[in-house]
Amino acid sequence: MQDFITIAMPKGRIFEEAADLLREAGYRLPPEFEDSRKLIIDVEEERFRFILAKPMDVPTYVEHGVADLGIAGKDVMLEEERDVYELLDLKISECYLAVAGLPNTKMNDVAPKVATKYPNVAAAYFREQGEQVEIIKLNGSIELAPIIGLSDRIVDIVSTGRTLVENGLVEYERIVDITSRLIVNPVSYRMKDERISDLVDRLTEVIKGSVSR
Ligand SMILES: Nc1ncnc2c1ncn2[C@@H]1O[C@H](COP(=O)(O)OP(=O)(O)OP(=O)(O)O)[C@@H](O)[C@H]1O
Ligand SMILES: O=P(O)(O)OC[C@H]1O[C@H](OP(=O)(O)OP(=O)(O)O)[C@H](O)[C@@H]1O
Repeated sequence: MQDFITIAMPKGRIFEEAADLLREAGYRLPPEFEDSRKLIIDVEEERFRFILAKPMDVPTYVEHGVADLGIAGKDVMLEEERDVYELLDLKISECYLAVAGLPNTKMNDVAPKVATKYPNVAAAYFREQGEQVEIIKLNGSIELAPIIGLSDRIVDIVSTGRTLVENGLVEYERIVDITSRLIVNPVSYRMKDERISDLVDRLTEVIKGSVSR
């Protein structure tokens, strides 16, 4: 396994787009790659080991060096603040983080509540705005919170905007644009420099091509 590169891949919606990108960059991944339930997939031919992780955990595997590389949303990078380098904006899984809530409502004057899966990002954002809020951490279905009176606002991902619309919510502020990033463990970056540079060069070409198309 010595000369293998270990890549932490996020299970879920980024996975397929990331696999497509790697294939377009010329890497041969087996056809069953996307269908497997395995959490570790070795691709001998490319000397890659893939580990399939929860999206929010990808930077943790990379920081600890059990994965050399990883693919993570910028949202996850901002929330987790791990000690890893960001090598490349892969320009996939585009979305943004926004503040949303019920229409025509003000935040409660006393201890306004904000529900989110991103407590650190949300706290930093409201601190910068000079607003004191109570953060309520949820793990999904964030849009429920203002509807059932758990919070005044939410901080969550918006992509098409469909989830907000279908739940009668409106966007109040856009916080930051999000795409997925290629990240690397600092030690791996030094030790496996040549293979990582090659991967970055190949992906850069594909991304350039798809942006100009
Ligand atoms: N609706 C969306 N459209 C596009 N990209 C999104 C959307 N929601 C999330 N993303 C991006 O995809 C990443 C992974 O999202 P995904 O929904 O697969 O995982 P998750 O919700 O964090 O995981 P899980 O639901 O398994 O806890 C996010 O970190 C973000 O960068
Ligand atoms: O703007 P849209 O295109 O509607 O996408 C936004 C929705 O997608 C994500 O949810 P996800 O599907 O990951 O579900 P969960 O976080 O509630 O589990 C996000 O948390 C929003 O709810």
